[in-house]
Amino acid sequence: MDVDIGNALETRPGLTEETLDRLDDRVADAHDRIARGMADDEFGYASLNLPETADPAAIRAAVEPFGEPEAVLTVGIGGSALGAATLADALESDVDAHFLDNVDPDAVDALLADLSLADTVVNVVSRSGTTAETLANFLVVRDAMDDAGVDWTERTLVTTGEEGNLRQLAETHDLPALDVPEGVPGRFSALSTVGLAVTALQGHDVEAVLAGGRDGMDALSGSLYESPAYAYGATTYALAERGALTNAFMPYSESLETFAEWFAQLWAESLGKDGLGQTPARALGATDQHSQLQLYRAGPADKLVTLVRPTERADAPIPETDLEGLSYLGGSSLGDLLDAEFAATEASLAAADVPNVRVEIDRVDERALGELLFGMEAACVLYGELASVSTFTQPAVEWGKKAARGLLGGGDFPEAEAVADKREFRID
Ligand SMILES: O=P(O)(O)OC[C@H]1O[C@](O)(CO)[C@@H](O)[C@@H]1O
Repeated sequence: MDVDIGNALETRPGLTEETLDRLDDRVADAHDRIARGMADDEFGYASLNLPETADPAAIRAAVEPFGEPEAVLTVGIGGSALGAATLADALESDVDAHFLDNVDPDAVDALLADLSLADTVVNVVSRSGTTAETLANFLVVRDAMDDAGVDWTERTLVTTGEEGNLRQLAETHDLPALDVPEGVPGRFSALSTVGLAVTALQGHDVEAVLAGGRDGMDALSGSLYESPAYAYGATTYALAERGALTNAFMPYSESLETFAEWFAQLWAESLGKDGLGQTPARALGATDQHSQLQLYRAGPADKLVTLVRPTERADAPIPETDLEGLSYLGGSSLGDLLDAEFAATEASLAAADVPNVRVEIDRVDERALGELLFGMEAACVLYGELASVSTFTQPAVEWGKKAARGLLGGGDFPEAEAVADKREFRID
């Protein structure tokens, strides 16, 4: 993973090389703190040990009984789905990967109607084992398997913590079960059983993903000038300090679109604390040049744009044409056009003094994805150290969970009563 921060200097907001030099002293201290946390396997910091502590053999052994399914359906939400989805959507496989990470009845019905449940592995993932959306979806899927005459206990893999409903279910029905890694928040668990069971079921090289994560570990150092991940974390932090409160995260590769969704949870749930944080805005190049770029370039000077791309990819020729004014496209290729659009967007942002950072990987393969996932996790941990926030907790999400549970009669929660107090001001 390479990071180019040249277009974050002398922009609005922007940094100077002197700023980076001063910041590098703080990066050194932050790295020492991170290194101590990793060495002691401390809660949260243990996430950055996963490339070495994850056990690919255990993952392969857990999925081996399922053979080569037609499809794998993951029932999970947030970090319990997005890491696996990032890898599944970025890599080709003959095994279809589907994800139920919402409780939209239409979407659930449509997906179940499409699936041959007898040929599908249901991969239920929940660290707590109590997340309402995940458990509700699992009960619906299990019912659909019963209706299809499928023995759900033969087609279900569970990944969960030591306690909770899912663990009880696995023990009661003797289901194949993987443990979620100790001390690792869900959004940091892509390089573990949570993210890699689907990768293994799809026949991808789990070891290569972890090798990429180790490449990222090896690239960590006490200086942002020697570590792409820390360069990204320090630059985004310093830009936020200077007013860049939105980070438009814009991969120029359809295969990395879900990666942007994974990044959004990582960045928002880790750094959105104490009135601080940087809003991740998911975008896709070149598509969003025709929608959001107007705002990025000519809206408030309160954002940075992260441009992500693989430097090698498949290509597709553009046929010659005699269409008036379009001959320049003929004989070129879609890849050439995408590269030109990337360079043009980067330059157009620079010309408008909008800070932008380029993140590049060689190609979208297991090893590069492992390094990219690790790199953004390390960048996030560094940003959290510099911002002095509690990177690994997410207390703000609990209020809504209690309110929803109370509304459904799942307990007496004052949060549910507060829902009834909504101020009405309807315009019909
Ligand atoms: O894996 P679990 O416990 O089902 O949690 C799913 C997601 O919900 C959250 O806890 C937020 O509610 C995320 O941090 C987590 O990734």
